[in-house]
Amino acid sequence: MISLEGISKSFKVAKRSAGIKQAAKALFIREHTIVEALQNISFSIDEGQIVGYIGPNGAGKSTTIKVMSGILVPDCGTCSVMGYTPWKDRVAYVRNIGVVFGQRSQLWWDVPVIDSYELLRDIYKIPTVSYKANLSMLVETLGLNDFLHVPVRQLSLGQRMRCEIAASLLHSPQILFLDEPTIGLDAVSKLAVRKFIKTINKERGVTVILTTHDMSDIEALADRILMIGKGALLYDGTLGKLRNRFGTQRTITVDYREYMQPIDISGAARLSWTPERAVYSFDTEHVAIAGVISRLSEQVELIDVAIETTPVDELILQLYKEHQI
Ligand SMILES: Nc1ncnc2c1ncn2[C@@H]1O[C@H](COP(=O)(O)OP(=O)(O)OP(=O)(O)O)[C@@H](O)[C@H]1O
Repeated sequence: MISLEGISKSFKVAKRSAGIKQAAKALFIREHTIVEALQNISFSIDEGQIVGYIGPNGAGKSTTIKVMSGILVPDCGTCSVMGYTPWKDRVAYVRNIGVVFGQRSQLWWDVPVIDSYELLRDIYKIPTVSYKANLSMLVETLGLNDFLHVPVRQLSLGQRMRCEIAASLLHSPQILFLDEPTIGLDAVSKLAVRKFIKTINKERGVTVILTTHDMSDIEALADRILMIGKGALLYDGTLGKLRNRFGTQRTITVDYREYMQPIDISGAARLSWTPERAVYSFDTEHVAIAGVISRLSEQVELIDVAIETTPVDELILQLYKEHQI
């Protein structure tokens, strides 16, 4: 359904030096640097998948979404989405996709939400029957009833985000690109948005590509993870595969009677420390759990011990470290 082959995209950025003298010089001589936002990115995505597209800040996630949604033209490579080249057949193409940029609004700021929806209905030429059916489903499942008649600028972030997601789906797209859809949302709104994404994927077969820094989004939603770093694709697989790869990793949290010195345990990394609690991570292939506990109990009076498999955030961090990004 989606296929990218050798996509690269660079940006020419004007160099700006500090100081008035340098600013004056820059009026006459422009110096530039080239930012390689994407380098030779290739992947394909099947219909009906939910793919988590992750990577640290500046990795190239939004740039990829912009290429796939036809907003940006890459320097080289091919991209085919449902048989379209996104930046070439834009008008026909956008009828098939929905896009939400968490940091930017696609709704008209000063008018009530419902007026924006009516405008989108005209822009996409959505037939009345399907517009009405979609609107009532979206209002119901995203709980929009109370703010349909409120201007967008008066909505909270969570309310606006739900309205944005509804706006992106009014024309029944088969693919949904979500760029940080849960950014800044409280726990309740996050859960509502996640549940909704899952529902439209299961019930309508919508293919979802989701960028996020929230690993619990990934854990809750993604069938597959694509990880990008410094513009290059570094990991493609399931969360399960990632867990297996770091399957022998454990995190141990210990509570003890006040002890003023951090304790070092050979082979274990201390993740945090206070006089009453410390957290370590270690690999059971190299350090036995019993050894860690006995080393700690030699030094402190233990009150509680919790051992967990490594959380997703930590797994992802390990991948980032492995690739030095
Ligand atoms: N319009 C632009 N002009 C110049 N540089 C850009 C532009 N858009 C993106 N970049 C650069 O390209 C790189 C990738 O940016 P991109 O926004 O794709 O990253 P990202 O992975 O989405 O990051 P984040 O998680 O911070 O949103 C960055 O170095 C960024 O500064």
